[in-house]
This record gives sequence, structure tokens and C-alpha cells, in this order.
Amino acid sequence: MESISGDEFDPSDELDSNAREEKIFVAVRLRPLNEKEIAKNDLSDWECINKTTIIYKSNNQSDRPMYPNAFTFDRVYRYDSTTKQIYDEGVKTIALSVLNGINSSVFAYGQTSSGKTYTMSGITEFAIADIYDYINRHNDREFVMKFSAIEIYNECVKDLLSVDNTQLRLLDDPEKGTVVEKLTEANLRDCNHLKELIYMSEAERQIGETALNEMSSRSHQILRLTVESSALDFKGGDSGRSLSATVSFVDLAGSERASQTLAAGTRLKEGAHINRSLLTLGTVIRKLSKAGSGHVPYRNSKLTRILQNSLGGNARTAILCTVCPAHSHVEQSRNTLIFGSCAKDVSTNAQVNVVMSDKALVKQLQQELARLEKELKVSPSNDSKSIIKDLELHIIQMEEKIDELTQQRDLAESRLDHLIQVTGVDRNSLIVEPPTPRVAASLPICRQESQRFSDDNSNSPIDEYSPSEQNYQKIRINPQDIEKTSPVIRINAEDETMEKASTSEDSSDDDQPQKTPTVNDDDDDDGDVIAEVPQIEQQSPCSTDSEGMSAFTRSKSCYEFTSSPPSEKEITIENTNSNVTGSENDFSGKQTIPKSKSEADVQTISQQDSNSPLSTVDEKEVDLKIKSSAENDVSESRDSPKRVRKLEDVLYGQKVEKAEMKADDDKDWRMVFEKQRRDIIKLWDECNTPLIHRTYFFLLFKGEQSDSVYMEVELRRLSFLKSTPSNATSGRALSRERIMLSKKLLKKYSSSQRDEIYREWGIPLDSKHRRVQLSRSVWTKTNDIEHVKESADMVAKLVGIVELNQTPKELFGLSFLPTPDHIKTSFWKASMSIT
Ligand SMILES: Nc1ncnc2c1ncn2[C@@H]1O[C@H](COP(=O)(O)OP(=O)(O)OP(=O)(O)O)[C@@H](O)[C@H]1O
Repeated sequence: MESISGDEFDPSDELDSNAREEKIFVAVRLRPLNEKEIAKNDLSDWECINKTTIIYKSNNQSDRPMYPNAFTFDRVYRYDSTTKQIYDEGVKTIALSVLNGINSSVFAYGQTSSGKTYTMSGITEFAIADIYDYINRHNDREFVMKFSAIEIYNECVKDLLSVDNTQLRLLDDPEKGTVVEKLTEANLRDCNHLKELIYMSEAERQIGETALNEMSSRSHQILRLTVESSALDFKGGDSGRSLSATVSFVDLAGSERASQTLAAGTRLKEGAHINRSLLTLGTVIRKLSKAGSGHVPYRNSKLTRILQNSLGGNARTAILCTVCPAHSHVEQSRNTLIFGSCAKDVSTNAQVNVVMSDKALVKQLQQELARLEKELKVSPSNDSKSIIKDLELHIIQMEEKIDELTQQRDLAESRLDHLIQVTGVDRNSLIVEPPTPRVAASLPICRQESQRFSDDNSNSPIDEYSPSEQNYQKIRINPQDIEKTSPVIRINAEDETMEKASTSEDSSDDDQPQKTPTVNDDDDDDGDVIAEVPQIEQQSPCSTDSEGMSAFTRSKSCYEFTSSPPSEKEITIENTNSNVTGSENDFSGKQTIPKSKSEADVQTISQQDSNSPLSTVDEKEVDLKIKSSAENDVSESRDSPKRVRKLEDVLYGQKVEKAEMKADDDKDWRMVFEKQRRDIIKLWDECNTPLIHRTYFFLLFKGEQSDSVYMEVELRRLSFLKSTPSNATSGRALSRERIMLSKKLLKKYSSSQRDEIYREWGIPLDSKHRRVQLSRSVWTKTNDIEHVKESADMVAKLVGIVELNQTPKELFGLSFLPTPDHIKTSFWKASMSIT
């Protein structure tokens, strides 16, 4: 066996996870003539004319020409070439692809005694040496090496690493392809271990003596080395990636002619099997070399089945065709070269096999665990940081929820506030009682004529609630009021039907008092705590009760309310409305209202002006509110006094809050008004606005909320005039107005009165043209609001503006059209027209 050079191989440039199609590498090796051949004067008919071409040259002139007589391969090697040279110049790269996770195969094909075993022994040894050299140089990866060896002898698969001579079966694995069952796969300790196993395999191989080869291999031998590798440090670029591939060294049995080998008996039989399997191999290669040539008969022999992946599959393949140069073997040599010619047209699709072996997986997990433990030791606060992060997130979510709830609360309070404002109900006039759960489920709304209650609700005393009193609600209303308010308290046939059905259903509950949803004339009713008010008679809507009370129809909401279970408590509110008439007891002006917050809402909405466009909308809003409120009340229904106090607190708080908000609003508006007025005064001056106009405007608009629109209009109008000077009043017109005022001063006031005025205005009494000075003084100091105020008063007195309360502000709105009849001054008309 040849010595192995110390060349290194670095296959890193071959790392490519994509499948790569390439042709099978085919090289031809001529062995030298052996002693027997030389002794027979057998001459060599083949010559390598260059590195890739071998030609046939007959030394016997009588031989007929052979075609083709030249064959080209990837490489051809003369008889004096070395196995190392062959290995290095093509085979090495292919064989060592296994280190990069790529399957590879190296075949030796040729007739018996052509040097297959001789060549493959060296190739295998070189490859093994290089593989281990690579492993030793790559400490960053962990390698797992396995070795198996089989022979196919007489179409039987045998395990060369096993002493058991049992024939092994071939199995079809969906992932791996054909596998040998129960094949020994030895885990290699090192290179020497491998060498020992290889030696053992060769020792087990069937060898026989033939006429051509004293140690003829009578079987196909396949030595398979599996290389699994994974990075030791998973932080690397290929972290966690494990590569697994096999390199197969295939030493085929040699084709032979029985006439040449003089085989007989066992050898003849062996030869027949050998030839048959080689014939199949040839057929497969030929089929594969011609794309689309149909079915490839891999399964026709165990050899082709096992080598299927190496023949056109996921492997890089090199075939070394060994040739006997002797003239006596020319036909066999020719067949070998034809086989090689076909093989070099066969393409394979090798790819990197990335796998996660169990060991690699365990290793990866161990390393990941170690890394995490290390991180925890280095940064023990990581966990707490995570907790803090979670808490911060939770806080943000809670804040968002609080904001949402706050908005909902504000909305509800706003609606309640609005209802109280619209209805005018005094909070103190309300006694509320939480409904029972069933009451809460059927939320009542009774719409009643409102004015009667709102007129004097401030006089309604609050009765004490007695939990022991009857549990249902009554609303007592003056029949006269009922007549007035019948359009408000609505009912329809559907409501009645539902009402009756519900009543019937509820009445079956003998354990509970009957509900009295309509006018209740029984002032001794358990539910009446203090006094009686007209009640809504459930069973006789629109009827008049025995005491002359006219029961009015109820709305559906009212039905819902009254259909609540009799366990609910009843309270009354005294209504001292003077319109309330009727029996002393029944028409005492006490209105029974629900004793819950929800029911209080019912009362407030019931007092709403039926003419208000908000009536219908508010009913819905209140309905919703009541439902919500009632649901909340359920949990507190057994703590009624507390509930009442709570509701009172809420209402009082809302009232205070509303007052504060109103004060804030007033304050804000006042500031806006003052600023707008200052701007208007300046614009008046810049636009030469008639003084009478200024005076009227200034005196009329003193900062009421309703003035805002007029202030806006005036500002816009003046801004427009300022931007278009041609439309503004001329300075001459203003001068004429001032002259007119000076004349008015003379007309209106006596000399002494005028002197007093002059003094007030800082005009020296000894100066000349004092009236003109005064007229030119008014409305001049635009930044001095006191001056403006005095100017307005002065002008008002001069022109006789005394009925400001009759001056419609609308005149200062979008138009300045007709002057009201009661405004007599021609100056006013003039000023309006000028403006
Ligand atoms: N290139 C070579 N240089 C020198 N000797 C060689 C060469 N090739 C083969 N031989 C010799 O030729 C003989 C036969 O070689 P080998 O056993 O390798 O042939 P083979 O093809 O394996 O035959 P078989 O198919 O019968 O097993 C051996 O003695 C071997 O040493």
C-alpha cells in the first residue's frame, strides 16, 4: 500500500446547502503488465496520450481496427502513476465532501486483476488519513465517526464486521433509501480503530484464486464511513447545525470471462453473479447517462439497490476504471472504457445533509442550558427585570382601563346631571331605594307629565325609608294632571299585552305581594311610607279608581317597572304642587318613587317637559343608565339606607361639581369676552366706526354668554372692514359725528352742567372750543376701558340712548337692518347705515 502524503484538505469552500448537480468523476488507470503477461509477451494495446485521453493502439497489424479507439475521461493514468496521484487529482475532493455533509462514493470498476483492489485500498487509506487529519485540525467541531462494511457475494449481502455469516436484508427507508437491515455500524474511536476494522473487513471478504488473480475478489465490497459533525460552540454561524454524510469506498468484483479465469464450480457460479450484477450496474449507468431514457432498474441487483444514491442520487461520485493493458484483455478493457464513458455522463445531485442527531440535540440542549445558567449567574436581576417589565405593562393596561371607566363615569354623571337640570328635581326631594335583583332586571321608566312636579319639587319632603314596608312602588298623580299629561305617559296594545302576561306570570308567585303598577288608591299600602300620591293602576289602565283618581296609561317602561317583584321597597315623595287635588290622602302631592338610584332616575325623567325634543332621547339614555345602575344596585339591595346615603352623596357631589364647572365656564367666557371687547374697541378706532354704533354695542353687550355670537360677528365684520379700507367709514364722517355730538352737548346741558362735564373729562374750563375738545376726546383711548366706558355713557347721554333694554341685540348680528321703532334717534339710524 502506498504511503499517504501529509497534504491537508480544507473543504470549507464546498459548503453549500443547495443541491448541486454534477457529473460523475471518471478516471481510468492502466496498470502495468504483470509478470505473467510479460512472460507471455503480451503487449500493452492502450496508451494515455494525455491526461484525459486513452487510445487503443494495436501492436499486431493483423488485428482489425477497433472503434472507437480513443476514450476521453476526466483523467487517465498511465501504468506508472501512483494511487496518491489519482487520489489527489480528483478523488480526494469528492471523498472528503463527507466532511461537509455531502455523501460521496468512490468506485473501482474493471475486469478481474485489473487493479481495483490495489487502487481502492490506497484511495481508502488516503481518504481516511485526510479525514482524520481534518478532524484533528477542527477542534471547534465535534465529530462522530461510524463505520460499516458489507459484501455482496452471490447476490447476498453480508456484514463484514460481524462474525455471523447471516445474509442481511435490504430495506427501503423513505428518507435514507435502501438500507441494510441489522448492519453493524461501528463507532470509531480513532483512525487506527478504523484501519483495524478495514483490515478485518478485508479479511472477511470472499477471496478466491483464479487463473488471472491469485487473490481475486469474488464479491463486491462496500466500506462505508459515516461522518457526523456539529459545532462545539452553538453561538457560531452554524449554531446547532449537525452534518451527517457517508463516504463509500466500493471495490467491485471484476468482470471476467470464464474462459479466461478458467472458473468452474464455485468460481463459475461466483463469476455468473458478478457478471450479472455488473451488467445491471452497466445498464443503470447507461440509463442514467441518457436523460429520459426511462426506468432505471436499480432493483435488479442488490449492488445497484445499495448504490442507488451514489448513482445519480444525493452523492458525489468518482469511478475509477482500472484497465489491464495487455492485448489479451482488449475486449474486457474496451468494455470497461465504454462503461466509464457512460458513467461520466451520469449526473448526481449532491447536497449538504443537515441533521439533528440525538446526540447533537442533547449536546445543543446541554450547551443552551449551560449558557442560560451562565447568564443567570452573571445577571441575576434579569428575572426581576422581566417581572418589572410585566408589571409596567400591567400598570399601563390598568391606567387605560381607569381612563375608560372614568370616561364612562363622566358620561353617566353628565347625563344624570342633565336630567336633573332638565327636570328641575331637587336632589333632596328624592328618596331612593335599591331594587331587588328582579327589579334591577326589569328597569322601570314611567314618563309622567313633568311640570306639576317640577313646579314645587323643592317642597317635597323626603320620607324615611322603612325596610319593613311594602316592597313595591307607587306613583300617585292628580287626575287633573293625568288629563294634561296623558300624551306623555304612553302605552300601546303591545305594552298592555306584555304587561298582562307578565302580571299573570308574576301573580302566580304566591310568596310575593302583587305588584301595583298603576295608581294605587290604598294609602295604607305597605309600601307607602309617608303619604299617598296617585298611583298607577296596573290592572286598569286609564281607569278611574274609587276615589276619583284617574289612572293613566303607562308606558312600556312603566310596565317594566311595575312588573318588578313586590319585594322591592316603596317610598314616597311629597308633592306640594297646588294643582294636586282629589282626596286628601291620595292627592296630597306625594309622589311615590322607586327607592333606588335607578328609580330615582325614573322620577327625574318623568318630570321632564314633554315638549322637550330631548324627551325621547333622554328616555333611552335614562333607560340604559337605569339598567346599568340597577345592575350595580343588585349587590347592594340589602343595604338600602346606606345605598340612599350613597346616592345622595353622589347627587350632591355632582351638583357641586356642576356648579364648579359652571363657574369655570363663566370665568373662561369672561376672559374671552374681555379680550374680544378690547379687540373690537381697537378695530372700531381703526375703522372709524361711528361713535353711536360703538356706544350702543358697548352698552348692550356686557358679557353674557349669549353675547358671544354677536361679539364674534362684530369682530369678523370689523376685520373685514379693516382689510378692505374702501368699505370702512371715512375719517370725515367720524369728524362730522363728533361735531354733531358737540352740538348735542350744547343742546342737552346747561353751562354749569357742561363745566362739570369738562372737569370730569379733564378739559380746562378756560380753554377754547371745550365742546369740540370733549367731542374729540370720546372714544379715543382704546386701551383704557374706563375711558371707553365713560365715552359710551357720554355719547349715550348726548344722543339720548335710554332704552337699551328695548334694543334688540339681533341688530348687531348678521345684519344691521331695520332699526326698531322704539329707537327714535336719527343718529342711530345713521350710524347703522354707515356701518
Ligand atoms: N497499478 C498497479 N501497479 C502495480 N501493481 C498492480 C497495480 N494494479 C494492480 N496491481 C497488482 O495486480 C494484482 C491484481 O490486482 P487486484 O487484486 O487489485 O485486481 P482486482 O481488480 O482487484 O482483481 P479482482 O477483481 O479479481 O479482485 C495485484 O497483485 C496487484 O498488486
